[in-house]
Amino acid sequence: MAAAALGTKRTFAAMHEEDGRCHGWACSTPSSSEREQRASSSNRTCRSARPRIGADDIYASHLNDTRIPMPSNRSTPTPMPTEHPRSFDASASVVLIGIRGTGKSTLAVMASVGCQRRVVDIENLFQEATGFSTAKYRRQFGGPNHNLRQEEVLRTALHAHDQGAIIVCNGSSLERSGQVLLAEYAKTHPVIHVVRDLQSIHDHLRVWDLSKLQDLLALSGPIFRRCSNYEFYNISETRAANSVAPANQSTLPPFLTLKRAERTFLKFLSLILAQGNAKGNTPPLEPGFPLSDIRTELRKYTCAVQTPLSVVVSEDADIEDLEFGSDAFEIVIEHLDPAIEPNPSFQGMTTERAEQISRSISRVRRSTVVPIIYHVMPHAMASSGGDPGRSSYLDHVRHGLRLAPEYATINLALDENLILDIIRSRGSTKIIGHLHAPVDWYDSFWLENYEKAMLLGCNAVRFTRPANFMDDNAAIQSFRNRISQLPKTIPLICFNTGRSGRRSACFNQVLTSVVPESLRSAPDFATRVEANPETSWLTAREATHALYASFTYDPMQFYIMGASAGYSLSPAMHNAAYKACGMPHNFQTLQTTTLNKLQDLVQDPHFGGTAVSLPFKIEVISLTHSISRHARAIGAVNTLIPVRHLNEDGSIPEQLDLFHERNQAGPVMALYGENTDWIGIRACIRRGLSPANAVRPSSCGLIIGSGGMARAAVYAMLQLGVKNIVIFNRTYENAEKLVAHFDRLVSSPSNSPVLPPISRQGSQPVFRILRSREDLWPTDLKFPTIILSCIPTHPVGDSPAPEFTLPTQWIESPTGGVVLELAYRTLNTPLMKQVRGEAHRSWICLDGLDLLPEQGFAQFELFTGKRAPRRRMREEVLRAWRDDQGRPDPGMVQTRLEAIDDQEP
Ligand SMILES: O=C1C[C@@](O)(C(=O)O)C[C@@H](O)[C@@H]1O
Repeated sequence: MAAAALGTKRTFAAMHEEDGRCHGWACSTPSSSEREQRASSSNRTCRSARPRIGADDIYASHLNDTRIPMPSNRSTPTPMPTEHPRSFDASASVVLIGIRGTGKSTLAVMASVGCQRRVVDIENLFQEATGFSTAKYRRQFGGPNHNLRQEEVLRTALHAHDQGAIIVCNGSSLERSGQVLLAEYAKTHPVIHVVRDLQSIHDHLRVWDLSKLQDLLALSGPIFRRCSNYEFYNISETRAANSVAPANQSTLPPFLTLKRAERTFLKFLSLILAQGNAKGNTPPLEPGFPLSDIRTELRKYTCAVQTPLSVVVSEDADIEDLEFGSDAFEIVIEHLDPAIEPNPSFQGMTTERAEQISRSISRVRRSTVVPIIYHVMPHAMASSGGDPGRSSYLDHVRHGLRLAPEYATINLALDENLILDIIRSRGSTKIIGHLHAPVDWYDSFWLENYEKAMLLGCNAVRFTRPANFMDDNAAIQSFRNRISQLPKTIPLICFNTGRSGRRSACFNQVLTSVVPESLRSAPDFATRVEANPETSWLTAREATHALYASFTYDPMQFYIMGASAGYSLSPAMHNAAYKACGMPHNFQTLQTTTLNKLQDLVQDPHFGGTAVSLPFKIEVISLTHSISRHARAIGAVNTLIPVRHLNEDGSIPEQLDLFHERNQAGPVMALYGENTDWIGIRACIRRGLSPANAVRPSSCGLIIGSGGMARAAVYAMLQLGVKNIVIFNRTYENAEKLVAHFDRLVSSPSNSPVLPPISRQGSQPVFRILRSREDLWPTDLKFPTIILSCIPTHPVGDSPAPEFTLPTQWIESPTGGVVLELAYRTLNTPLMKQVRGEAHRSWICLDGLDLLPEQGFAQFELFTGKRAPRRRMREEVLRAWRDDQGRPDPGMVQTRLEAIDDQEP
């Protein structure tokens, strides 16, 4: 289904104007009576697409009437979980509600493109149905009539657009009857309350002063929360991700500013729409593939960095730095933390606290690819009946579930019914039953609680106890053994806390709690531990290091093999990553003209794997025992990993088992091949593609070249749903071979599982070949918006550098597009210069220095089974780059290093 927009108020082109602009009608701060006058005047002097007055003003007038002071620690009601089971049909329509200026319409357009859904704007439907804006209608016909009409429009729209839509509902649609309608709708549909920081809303609306707007938010927030089941904090993006912006270009394409917001929102949607195995029209996001394919709690020796809310909430918190080396990011809501609790005697869930939590989760989601664990510290009295601490605890947990974290903890000491209520309303969040108690590991208490957690439906348990002596570490092992002998188990996180508990924490296999390095070395660490004895003493790097120091893991040897591997930046990139993570591995270059050397490499028990470079990517397949479905579909391999344990029937184990045997030396029994080039290419295309060029059935892609990289490029396009792919190659016959390969792939039903639903729906992808640069662009195809140059940029053997540029008649796309030059040896190529010259027509260029880390992240994950330290790898690639004469380019490095902070994770 093509994405269509019903009553959308802005176009893509206007999306960027959301922020920071005076919209013309109310640039000053009028008094309430001035506002009324202005609204009732039929001759408004300032123009706007729609009047910016509505029920936000209804709330505001309420504020004016009653002058209710809105203290920021006012308790905010959280809906009872039984009202919101958060279980929906995969194509159930999604409603966005919130006051004006929170960015709902922009998010709706992003979601409509990402999920192939239509946008329905209630305000516009009202206008279509009545001929009046809501505000005008209210003035003309009075409040009661307006409310009746409003309810009617909302009711009809919710019913008519029950499936496949993104419904935008402004504050003005939310009179009491509208609230009831939405609360009812939320039982079967995601209803998302969109929130945003005060200043940005103020900048957008340009009405009232800040304190009045704050009061409005405090008043309207609880109302929106009551009739919604999810909440999305829309972080205002102020800077464009200029890493993909053409260098030396002063005006950046505005869409780049919204790239991160887009990714964060689509990730949020994919979480709330991912119910069971349903994969309806949810956004296709696979952050950090291939590891993201495997549930974190099933992987071995993973760690979760515990970061207090007070740290995450701080504006200058560097989330990527805090996350470093971890497999999950845990946000810890500490009770009565003076740094974030303005009134320590107040224990309820305040509006301010709710906002801090929502914003923190959005910030972490925006800057990392790892899952989020939401942990509310059980209050000392939280488990005892009737205690205000308990209701505050539950309010905090319920609020967390509204934000769709991947995991949330629940205090197993609570009453079973309360735990069950939380589990029933968890949506796609996995619940970790949590207990911290000073009870001996031999005590039946732990086993009983483990069984209780399992019976109640927890997805994992986390047991910790304060360790006083090293001996406690032996006791914990005996407990783990008892659990592993149970007929049915769920993942167990189990370790001793405190300084003496560190050893047991190192050998806990699932999501060991670690502390960010910056917190461990901070002067207040001791105070932190005193306030919260569950605070980990271990950093991710120490936990990793301990695994090698104890011979649980071994140092491994990695390579890059290729005819020109000598210039490769992969060794620098991977070695920097190992070092940063505390891994004793080594990555070295093997420049060779034959693949024979591979036989020697695999004799080494410490052989960890090899990157495969040109010209071996196709030939190497014959030396593998098994290759992934992606590598098979592409017909090329760029990553080999050793297999040390075969299944009983001699076959290669599943991916989870392959990951389990990483970092362990021993005889190599087989070789497994994967292709990570397509993952990197896909990531780069996504990064540079504007919403206006979002892939549609008519979108067209152009590929220059027909070697191994071109194959990966075609596959990346197919994965993104591109249905028209044109090849241009100097040697026509090679282009024909490439097309024959992919024609076979897309027409064979047995191959369909490798293609995503988006590629399988509708017509089959078609391939064309252009014979020469003089060829006109085929008239029945749109101009290409994705162009991938897969040819070398430097001289090869006797052939000079191709110095390729695009014929101007091929780059006529009215919305521009993205050009990716895959090679990185020569950077300022004629093609890159040409694309930069077209920047004013919205063309964006990326090069091999953008691509190398993207494919390298996946390679690092395959080699080590751990998440790649993305920023570190990106930085190292830039630092290590040299031109053909061995000269660095400090200017280029500096510009691009600065841009890394803005880059999507
Ligand atoms: O093509 C490339 C580039 C590369 O060969 C390099 O380091 O240059 C590394 C390979 O993994 C990748 O497939």
